Amino acid sequence: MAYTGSYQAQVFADGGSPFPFTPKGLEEAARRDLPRRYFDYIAGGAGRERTVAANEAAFGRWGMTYRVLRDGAAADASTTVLGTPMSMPVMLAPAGVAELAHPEAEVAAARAAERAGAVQVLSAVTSASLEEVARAAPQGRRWFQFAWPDDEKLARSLIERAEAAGYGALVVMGDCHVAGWRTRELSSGFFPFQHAHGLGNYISDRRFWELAGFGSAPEDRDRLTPEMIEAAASTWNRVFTRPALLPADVALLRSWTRLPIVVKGVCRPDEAARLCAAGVDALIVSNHGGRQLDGGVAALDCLPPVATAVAGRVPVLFDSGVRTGTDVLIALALGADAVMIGRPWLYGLAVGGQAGVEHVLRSLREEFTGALALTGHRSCASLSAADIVAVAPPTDPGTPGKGATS
Ligand SMILES: Cc1cc2nc3c(=O)[nH]c(=O)nc-3n(C[C@H](O)[C@H](O)[C@H](O)COP(=O)(O)O)c2cc1C
Ligand SMILES: O=C(O)C(=O)c1ccccc1
Repeated sequence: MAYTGSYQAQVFADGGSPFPFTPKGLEEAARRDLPRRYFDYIAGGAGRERTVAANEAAFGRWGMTYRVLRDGAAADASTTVLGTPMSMPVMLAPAGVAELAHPEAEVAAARAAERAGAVQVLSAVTSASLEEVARAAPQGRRWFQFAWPDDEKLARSLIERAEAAGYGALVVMGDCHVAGWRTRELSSGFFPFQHAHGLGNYISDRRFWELAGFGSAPEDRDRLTPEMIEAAASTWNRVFTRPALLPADVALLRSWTRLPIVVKGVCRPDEAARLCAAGVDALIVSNHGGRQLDGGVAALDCLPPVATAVAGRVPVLFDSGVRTGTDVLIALALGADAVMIGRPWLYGLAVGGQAGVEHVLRSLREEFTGALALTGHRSCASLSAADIVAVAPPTDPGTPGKGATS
């Protein structure tokens, strides 16, 4: 058994860890450490949060069998997606306003990801600008979330900045054409953007300041007056996203950038096929962690039909409900090339800043690598549906009928 150099070995040598090892323990520690309204913003979902619960429960309907008499030292979790190498098929999902979890927010997450060899997908709505994040972890690999602004010059400015700062792909936010019905936010009355949280990429943008009526972007963010902050928040509210984003826009985006285009939020096989035909470079099966549509099908149950429709034409990524290394293995066996985690890294950030996110990533890598070895694999590539067994029937996401496709 290979303990040397492992995270387990380090924890035992240290006589324990300040951070919890179970998903529930991590969530509870974050709940304890954060102001209630901040925790609720992060943990919450839409409506009665049935989809949030379904996302996690769906993994429990799959089991693995292990293979015996194998070389445990041979398992290697590393992989490459869209030309981006990663130490494991687990990425940090874009999550806005991480500053609610910890003041170092996405900068701490960038450093943790850099050290763990994981890819960070940076949200559009961060406290640090995309350039500051890139400078903070220069060896790290990251993609940029593209929340398509309702202003073409701002859209192109954000893309040019992401390209210049070395981001490796654009992840189009495809599932936020309306705000979700977030019951916890409504109950607490706390909406972070009203308090100018998460505007780092905007207040550093020349075009954004033109739109806000202030000429050019300020050199020094600390010198923003309260009036400027108010103007920024209301301008952001107006231009953050285009209400309509259509499949035909993929071609327009393609004409603006050389970066791979990834669409996040795909749940239906018919849409996946259409997006492949429209020329996207990868898809992310996701229901936004249950934050948008309550009662939506568990994201994991959408994965096999989407993977079948894509038929290997482009990589398929997955998020919503991934909590453990064995969850990662199940998602890969069901057709994902890699997964992303949302709340787990925010909880890690809440309880320990950079060290907390590192703990989450190292734990996932080690548990996943172990699961890879125990199921008899040396690498992610050989995982398939043959590695898992349905121990209860998945809910059926349905086969889309004629006329139900747009
Ligand atoms: C606090 C929070 C903020 C988020 N912000 C964004 C965002 O800015 N853009 C986006 O595409 N998804 C956002 N998401 C969704 C995540 O990218 C991801 O789809 C989701 O968290 C995955 O589910 P999980 O939390 O169960 O891992 C956010 C999620 C959370 C919890
Ligand atoms: O909180 C979210 O899930 C999210 O994606 C978001 C992003 C920007 C504005 C509002 C919500």
